[in-house]
Amino acid sequence: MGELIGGVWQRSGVGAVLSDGVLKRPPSIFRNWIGPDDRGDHGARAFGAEADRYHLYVSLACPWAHRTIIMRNLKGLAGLVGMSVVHWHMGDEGWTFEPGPNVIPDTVNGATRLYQIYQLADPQCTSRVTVPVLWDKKKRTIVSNESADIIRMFNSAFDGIGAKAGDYYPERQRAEIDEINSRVYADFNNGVYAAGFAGSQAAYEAAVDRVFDMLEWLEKRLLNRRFLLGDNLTEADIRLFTTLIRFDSVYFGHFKCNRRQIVGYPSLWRYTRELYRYPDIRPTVNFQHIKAHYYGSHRWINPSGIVPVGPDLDFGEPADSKPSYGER
Ligand SMILES: N[C@@H](CCC(=O)N[C@@H](CS)C(=O)NCC(=O)O)C(=O)O
Repeated sequence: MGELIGGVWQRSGVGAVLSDGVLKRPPSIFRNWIGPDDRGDHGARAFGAEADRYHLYVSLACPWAHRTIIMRNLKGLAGLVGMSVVHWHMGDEGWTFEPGPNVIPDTVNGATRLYQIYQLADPQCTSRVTVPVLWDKKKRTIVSNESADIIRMFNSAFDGIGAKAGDYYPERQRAEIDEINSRVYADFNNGVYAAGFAGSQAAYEAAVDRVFDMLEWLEKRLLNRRFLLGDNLTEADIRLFTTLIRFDSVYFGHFKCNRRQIVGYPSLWRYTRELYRYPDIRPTVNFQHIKAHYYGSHRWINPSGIVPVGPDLDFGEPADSKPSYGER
């Protein structure tokens, strides 16, 4: 791991994101917004929606970046917004473009390390170097390194220039989506990291309690709803899915969230498989990058770097069938 301090890359350990043993995520520092044009109401944050102007840097391992890849597919933006994929291993140099299966090199800026993109945007940058990053080829800067914002932009900013129809943040459901997002973020998306990165037994146990309370709540909610908000897929589902799909393979073992597996919750398991089977979602899930990243990069948690073989899960089976194992 490492970070940029005053534009210079420095190696740092997990202690850099812990305070009294509790995970503290620094806020994302690039928070601009893409609107219909470079002028108008958008003021200083003005970035116009144009084909082939923006480029997305992602990791296939990362649940936050995964949201943006899914939204890019759902909105049919592959022809409008380019994409590079980092190597799964995040070591002393942070994310890199070392060659490997399903790595897509940076043909826009020719970077070999992701921190170089942050340096291009701000030579004095002080920040963690995280994925996803949305880059503007015209202004040669970072529009945003916050996945929650990037999926909102993808949802509507390109609608006038050829994006696929579909609104995953409908006006009438915004308050409910926002409320679910903030609960799911605190106790689940970030909750599994709070458990896995915890620097004390107490911080770990508190995080695990919250994770499983949240899973109980979600299980009940999905008992009589197809999606979190009812019949329509929204960004709340996409944000939940990217943590659910990693849970049994990584968070259960590596992050020690091991009370139960998702496969043991009938509604959550049905729901996870239903989302997985979307033609726009399934190709975005890469278990090789996911497992190799977590087990290989977090050596303070898994010193040998050995990547477990299992679990054998079949996400492709029809969503209405019974769990294949582990039902309690
Ligand atoms: N708030 C950010 C968080 C992104 C994030 O933490 N990404 C992780 C990968 S899963 C990362 O790149 N971490 C590198 C680091 O912290 O050094 C977002 O949602 O976009």
